[in-house]
Amino acid sequence: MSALPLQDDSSSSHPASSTSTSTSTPDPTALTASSHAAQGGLAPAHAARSTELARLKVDLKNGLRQYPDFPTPGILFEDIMPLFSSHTLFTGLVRALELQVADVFHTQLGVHSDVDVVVGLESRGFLFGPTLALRLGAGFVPVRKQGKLPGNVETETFKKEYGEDVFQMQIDAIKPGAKVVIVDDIIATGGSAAAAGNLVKKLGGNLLGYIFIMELDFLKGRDKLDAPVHTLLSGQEEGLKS
Ligand SMILES: O=P(O)(O)OC[C@H]1O[C@H](OP(=O)(O)OP(=O)(O)O)[C@H](O)[C@@H]1O
Ligand SMILES: Nc1ncnc2[nH]cnc12
Repeated sequence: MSALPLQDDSSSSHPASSTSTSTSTPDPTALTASSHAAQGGLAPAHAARSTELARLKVDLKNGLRQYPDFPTPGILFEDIMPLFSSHTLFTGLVRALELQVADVFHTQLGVHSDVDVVVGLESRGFLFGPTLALRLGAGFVPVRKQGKLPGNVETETFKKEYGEDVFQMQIDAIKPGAKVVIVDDIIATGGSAAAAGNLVKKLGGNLLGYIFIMELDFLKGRDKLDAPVHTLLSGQEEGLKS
């Protein structure tokens, strides 16, 4: 990412020019739209949803803030908290995720989605995972950091963009064969997400795929994951330059 105009508080917003992109791979919404168009036009409901999702993505991207050298030097930190402090943005985020899930997993929109469980990663996956689960008619199951969950647990140790960590899930949290979507705010190195995916599989879940708000493209975290990966917003194409 090119040098960012920094504000006094050392945070900055994403440049407006980068608000309309979504993933490092082609936007599945756009692909679906163009293939329908090739067949003579979009179904009206589908076209309306594509337009709604595209508008929401712009608003959400504009709502993010960036902090250089946080939490350690060399990291450009993507702050998602403004998406929650604004009722409009929070509503838009949940709607965008709901639209994205229906589009990429070819499920019905809303509570008839057929998704059984949304798995959210501690901590930031807890901010929107339960709300999304309610919208999808699914349950919510947390992946927690070590030592927080009682009873029998499965454990995975992993490396992430700034350090090492340990995740756990309760072994009876997911019924074998349950359709699972893993959600988190950001995929950076992919270490956290890969560990969560391994836990879901150890529990016998049917992992449909991952949904992230943002991807730090340059870290190629999605290469570590062996289930479909979808992100609402594109993120950093390169790391912070000193
Ligand atoms: O792709 P990775 O390199 O694994 O990094 C991504 C993870 O890092 C952040 O969580 P963090 O562990 O900082 O904890 P938090 O959610 O509690 O702030 C973020 O919320 C992701 O879970
Ligand atoms: N650059 C980053 N910004 C915000 N959260 C992160 N988690 C891992 N890397 C991150």
